[in-house]
Amino acid sequence: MNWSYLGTALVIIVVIRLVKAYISNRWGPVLVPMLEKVFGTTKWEELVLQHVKKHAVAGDPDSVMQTFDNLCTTRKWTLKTAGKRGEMIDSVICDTKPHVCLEMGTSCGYTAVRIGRLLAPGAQLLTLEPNPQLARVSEEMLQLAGLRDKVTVITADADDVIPHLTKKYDVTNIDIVFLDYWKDSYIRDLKLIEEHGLLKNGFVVVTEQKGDSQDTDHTVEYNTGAEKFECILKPVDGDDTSVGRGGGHHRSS
Ligand SMILES: C[S@@+](CC[C@H](N)C(=O)[O-])C[C@H]1O[C@@H](n2cnc3c(N)ncnc32)[C@H](O)[C@@H]1O
Repeated sequence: MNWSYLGTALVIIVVIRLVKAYISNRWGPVLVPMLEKVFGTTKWEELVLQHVKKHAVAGDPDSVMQTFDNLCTTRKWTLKTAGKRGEMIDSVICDTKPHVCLEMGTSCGYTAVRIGRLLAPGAQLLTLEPNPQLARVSEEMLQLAGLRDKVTVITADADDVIPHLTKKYDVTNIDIVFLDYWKDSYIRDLKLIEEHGLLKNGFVVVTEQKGDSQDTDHTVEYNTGAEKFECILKPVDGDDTSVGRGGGHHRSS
């Protein structure tokens, strides 16, 4: 056997692999969408999932979150629940030590992983997502993060599910409601939660997107519309995120 040929072949294989890994990590996020435009699309949620599956450490929620966040940063996709707002959500979960959380708006499951990783044994998060493709992706994301036993993805609109939370999901008291979907529905769905007696002494967390043109006065509407919630506004990145307590008196700071 000619050892110099074998050595050269091995070096070539290693170099090809390194170049491929470099291109896929460095340029993949830029090239893939361009190729999609030309040859047809892979949905963005599928890209996120495949990227996270490939690069995150299975069973490690922080690695899943970090990989997700890194991809969004590279692609310049907005992930409003990462960064300082994400830390604020973490602090609400850690301070409240919830037994039951309800998230409205799962998307690919970033916040579901974020909240799920902080839940104590026996605590649970129910997260609602009407888009079946996103719901499936978020389930896989949670599976990868090792959180399927703590987080249940429900494929439905919030207003369809809320009336059935007690009968179908055995929920009688929610400790934290996290609102991150279409703001026009917040007051309606919060009232529905109230009507069904599901938030006796719980917190409401709202991601504010005051930068969005039509939402400038949303916080005011939220405060006055749901008077029974104590509401504390926390400025995050020049935007406001609200944390409110059900059953208390309305307050703003
Ligand atoms: C801003 S994204 C959620 C992002 C997610 N919380 C995160 O940070 O990882 C909003 C999601 O709300 C979902 N949505 C829309 N209408 C809804 C409804 N009526 N009930 C629950 N979710 C809804 C959308 O399909 C979308 O995926």
